Amino acid sequence: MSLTERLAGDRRALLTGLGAAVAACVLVPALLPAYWVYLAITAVVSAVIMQSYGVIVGRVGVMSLCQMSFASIGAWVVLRLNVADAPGGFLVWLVLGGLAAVPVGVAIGLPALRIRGVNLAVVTFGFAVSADIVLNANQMPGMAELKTLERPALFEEDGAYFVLVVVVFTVIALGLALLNRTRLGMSWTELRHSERAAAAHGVSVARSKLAAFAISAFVAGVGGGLMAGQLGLVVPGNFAMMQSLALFAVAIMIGPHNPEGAVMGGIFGAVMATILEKLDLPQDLGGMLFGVGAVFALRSGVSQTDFTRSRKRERAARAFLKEHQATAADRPAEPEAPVAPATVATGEPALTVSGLTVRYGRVTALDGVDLTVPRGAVVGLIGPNGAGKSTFIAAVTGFVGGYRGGVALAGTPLDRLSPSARATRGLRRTFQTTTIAPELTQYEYLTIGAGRSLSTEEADELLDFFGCPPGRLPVSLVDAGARRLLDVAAAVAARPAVALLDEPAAGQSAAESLALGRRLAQVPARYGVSVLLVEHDMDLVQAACSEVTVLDFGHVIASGPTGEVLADPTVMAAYLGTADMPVA
Ligand SMILES: Nc1ncnc2c1ncn2[C@@H]1O[C@H](COP(=O)(O)OP(=O)(O)OP(=O)(O)O)[C@@H](O)[C@H]1O
Repeated sequence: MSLTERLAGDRRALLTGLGAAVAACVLVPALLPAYWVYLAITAVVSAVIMQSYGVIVGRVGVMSLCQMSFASIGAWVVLRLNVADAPGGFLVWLVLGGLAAVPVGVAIGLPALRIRGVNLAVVTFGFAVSADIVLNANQMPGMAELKTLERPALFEEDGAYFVLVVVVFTVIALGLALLNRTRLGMSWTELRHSERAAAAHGVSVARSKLAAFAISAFVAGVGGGLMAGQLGLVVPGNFAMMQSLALFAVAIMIGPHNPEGAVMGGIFGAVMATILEKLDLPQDLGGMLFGVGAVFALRSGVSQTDFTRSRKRERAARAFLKEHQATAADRPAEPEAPVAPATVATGEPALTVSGLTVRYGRVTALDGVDLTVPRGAVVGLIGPNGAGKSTFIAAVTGFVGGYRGGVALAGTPLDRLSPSARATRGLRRTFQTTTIAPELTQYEYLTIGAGRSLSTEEADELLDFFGCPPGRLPVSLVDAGARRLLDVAAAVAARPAVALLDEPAAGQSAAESLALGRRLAQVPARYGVSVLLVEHDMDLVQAACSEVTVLDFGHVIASGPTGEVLADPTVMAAYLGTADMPVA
C-alpha cells in the first residue's frame, strides 16, 4: 500500500487538525484579552516541547527526563545569535537552535543503546541536573547587556507571534505524522514493545533509538527557541530539571505522540501554573498532580489519547468486520496442496550451520550441531522439550552471542553480524511468544516485517494465504493464533533466503495446524523462501517438511527424509520413551 493511499485514510483527521489550527489562529488573537493570548502562546510553546516527549517517550518508550535541557540549548543558541546580530533572523536561528541540540541528543542517546528503563531515566536525569548546574552558574545570553530577542517584524505583536508558534507546531506535527508512516516511525512503535522483535525484522535498534533522540532533541531545541522568542530574555529557571520531570509526567499521562495529546499537555502545563497562582497554592502541587496521573497511566499501560484512539479504531474495525462478515469462520479456504510436501529443493545449501555449540553457564544447550537447509526446502527441527531447538534459532539468527561453530547463508559467514544485520541479509525468524504492537494494523506490521513498501494486493495475498483476518484490522483485535500466522506472514513478506519459524502453530486447532503445514510446504515455490520449522505437532511437520533433523539434549540424533526419520526407533524413544509412537 502506498504512502498516499495510507495517508488518504487519515485525511479527515488531518483536515480536522488543520481546521483547528486555522480556527485558533483566527479566533485567539481576535477574541481573547492580551493576558490570555500570552497564556495561549505559553500553551503552544509547551505543546511543541511536548512533541519532543512524544517522539522519545510516547513513540519509542524511552524514559528521557532531560527534554527541557535540550530546549535550553535551543534557547541559548537563539539568544546568542541575537546578541551577535547574526544574519538570518529569528526563524533561521530557531532552526539552528534545534540543530544545535541534535548532537547533544545523540550523545545522551548513546547510553540508551546499552541501558534501558529506570537506569536510563537516571542517566538522562543526571544530564538534566548537570545542565541545570551549568545554566545556573552562567547567565543566558543577552541577560548581562539586557538585549532582548528581536522577533521578526511580522510577528512582533503577541497575537501574530501566537500564529507563528501555531504554524511551527503544525509543521512539526505534519512532519512527525509523515515520519510515523515511514519504516523508521513504525519501527519506533515496534521498539517500544519489543527490541528483539524489531531486530528480527532487520531494524537497527541502535540507529532507530539514536534517530529518535536526535529528532526529539531538535524539536525540543525549537521549542526552547520559541520560548526565547516569547519571553525576550530567559532565565535558567525556565528550563529547570523539575520542569523536565513535570512535563515527563504529563507526557506519560496524556500521550503527546498524538498531536491532540501534545496540545492537551501544553495547555495543562500552561494553565495549571496560572490556576495554582490564582488559588494561592504552591506551584509544586502541579508536578505532584501530574505525577499521580502518570502513575495511573503507567498502571493501565496506556496514555489517555492512545486509549481514546484505540477505542475509536477498534469501533471502526468492528463495523468494518461486520460489514464484510469477515469472521473467523470466513477465513479463506485452505489452499489446495498435495499431501506430500511440495519441494523445489535444488540441493544447494541456503543455510549451513556447522558445529554449533551453545553453553548457558554449565548447561550445554547445543553440542556441535550440524544442519543444512537446502534452497527451496522446508526442513523440520524437532525434539523433546529442552532439546535446544529455540536456542538453535536464537544462535543462528544472532540473538545468542558467544557460540562456537559457524553459520553461513548461501556460503557467506554471518557469525560476526548482529541480529538485525543477519535479518537484512536474508535470515528472518519468528518467536515462540509473539510481541506484536497491538496498535499497529496488520498492514503496518507486514510493512515493518517486509522492510519495504508493500502494495495492498501483495499484503492481501500474503494475509489470505496464511489465513489471517483482513489487513486493516488492528492487531489488538486479532486472536493469539492469528497473530502467530501474521508473524509468519511478516517473516515471509521480507522474502528472506531462509525463514526460521519457532512453533508457529502453537494455539491453533489440529485442523488449523495441518492447514498451516500444507501452506508452509508451498512457501519455497510460492515466495522463494526456504524454511526451517521448529514444531511439536508431527502432523504439521509431515505435511510441511521434506527433511527433518532431530535434537535431543543438544545433540543431533537423526537427520534425513521426514518419513524415514519419524519412523526411526531412536527418535520415537527420544520423544515418548518408547518405540510405539504412531507415525502416519
Ligand atoms: N537463557 C537461558 N539460560 C540458561 N539456560 C537456558 C536458557 N535458555 C535455554 N536454556 C536451557 O537450554 C536448554 C535448551 O533450551 P531450549 O529452549 O533451546 O529448548 P527447546 O528445545 O526449544 O525447548 P521447548 O520445546 O520447550 O521450547 C534447556 O536445558 C534450557 O533449560
